Amino acid sequence: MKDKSSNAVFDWNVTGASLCYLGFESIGYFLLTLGWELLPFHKLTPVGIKQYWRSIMNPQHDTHDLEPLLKSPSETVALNFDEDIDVQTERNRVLAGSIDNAIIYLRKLRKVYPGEKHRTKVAVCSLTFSVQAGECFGFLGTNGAGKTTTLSMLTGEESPTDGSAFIFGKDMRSNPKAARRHIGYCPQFDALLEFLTVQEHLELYARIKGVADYRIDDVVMEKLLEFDLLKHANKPSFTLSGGNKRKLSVAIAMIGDPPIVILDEPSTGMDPIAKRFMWEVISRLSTRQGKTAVILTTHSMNEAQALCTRIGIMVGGRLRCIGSPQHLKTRFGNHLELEIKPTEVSSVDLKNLCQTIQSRLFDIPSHPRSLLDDIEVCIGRIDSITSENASVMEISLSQEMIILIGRWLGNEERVKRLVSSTPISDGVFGEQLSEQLVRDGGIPLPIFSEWWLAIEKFSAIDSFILSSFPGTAFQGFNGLSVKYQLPYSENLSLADVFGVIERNRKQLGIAEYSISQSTLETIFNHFAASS
Ligand SMILES: Nc1ncnc2c1ncn2[C@@H]1O[C@H](COP(=O)(O)OP(=O)(O)OP(=O)(O)O)[C@@H](O)[C@H]1O
Repeated sequence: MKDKSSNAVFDWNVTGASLCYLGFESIGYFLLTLGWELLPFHKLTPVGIKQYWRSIMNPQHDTHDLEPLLKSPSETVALNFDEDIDVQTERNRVLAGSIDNAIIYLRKLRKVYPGEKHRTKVAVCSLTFSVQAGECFGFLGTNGAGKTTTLSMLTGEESPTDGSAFIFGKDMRSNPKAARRHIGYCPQFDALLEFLTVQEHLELYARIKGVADYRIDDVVMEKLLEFDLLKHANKPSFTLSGGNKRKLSVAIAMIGDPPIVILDEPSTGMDPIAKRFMWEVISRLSTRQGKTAVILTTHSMNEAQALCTRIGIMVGGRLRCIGSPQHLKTRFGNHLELEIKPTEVSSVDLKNLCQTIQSRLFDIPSHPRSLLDDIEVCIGRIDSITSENASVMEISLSQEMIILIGRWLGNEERVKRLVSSTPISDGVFGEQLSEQLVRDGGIPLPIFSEWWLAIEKFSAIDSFILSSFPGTAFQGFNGLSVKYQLPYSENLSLADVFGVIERNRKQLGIAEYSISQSTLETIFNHFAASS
């Protein structure tokens, strides 16, 4: 007979209660996840709540449908006060609706983040511009200028506090999904699934973007080849190097040939060859095919110069200038950049200087012992040392000898910097010599002589340039050449500079030189410094 006290498996007090609990819990968590995904929790910020409250109190003024207005009077004043004329023209053009070919346009786009201690952070301030088909728009700016925030609003990742972005005439705020369909986005940080291989990533995104089944293999292969990823096709993404992860992210953004490609610092971590590859792909997309609008943020001025047909520079959330690279250089470049590479130190000069120093070293009546002791230490086991048996290559100069030589050669100050405890950076190789002096206790005579002659050449060029072109600013050495900024004015044309340098080229020992307009980098630095 069955024992009445024994319970069946699904009885309430056996597993029934737990199963019911699990069932309710799974429904609860499912609804919570759904709510988290779909409800605008991101608007639960002080700014968002304030806006919502304002829209309830003043229903006529719904910022979603109406043209957003700047709320802060000080901001309006600031905008009108010093907004660049090109930025103003672009703003007026977009606001007036003269945006015939524009695929993307931003109208008074603004983003305010809640900051610490109830203060807010205006990340993007009333941004207005348009980007056309076939254009590669370079979005440059200092760190924290608001570039990524703007791109996030363009892709619908962030919602604007005010204003709106329009993609093919569709408002990102009211119809983000429809607008997003046209966009390929490569975010600043690779959003990859670590255990999917490169090929699987491309297949996954090809499916997500609606590439027809029969075309997926071709599209994946095309991207693998285009970005030189074929040899990594079967590697999981977490094993890829930073540069290859970046290539994959850019490849994903370009799958399905979207008419808008947004690339946030795409070349970060890529080697120069990979960069060239990617530049080729981007320029093919925008300028050559002429159908795609590319928005690109980068900190590389070379990249901006190579790819962008138009550039906007952002500082502190505001657009400070806009125009083609050439236009920006012409408008804001008030300098000429001069780069000079001196000829190498000649072997005859080197030999002569070594011999002069050597013969003087062995002809010092006042300090004979200590200096010769130094030479003995440096060249090893030679019983007695004379000027005949010490070869130039073997002589190593101690600190004391270097100071003495500097005095003989008429510039003690120069060598004092070499022997000082803080290594000098003189653009030649003084820093390495200082280190060698500390490490080995001496510097070989020929190396010292070469340094001396190289510095002599740089100094002669330096004093000539500074005296010939008043107002010139020294920009720095890069080891082989020296750079200057010459003031560009009506009194000093390119022809004048060429004339002066050509006439003195031989005498100064100039191997090569170049004179150019201000680079994008100088213009960028100018805006960055004024922030
Ligand atoms: N979620 C956030 N909450 C609060 N402040 C933020 C948030 N995201 C960005 N910011 C702030 O907004 C400003 C703009 O940031 P953004 O990331 O857009 O700059 P960026 O121009 O892309 O900089 P970078 O060149 O360094 O990538 C910064 O001051 C940043 O601190």
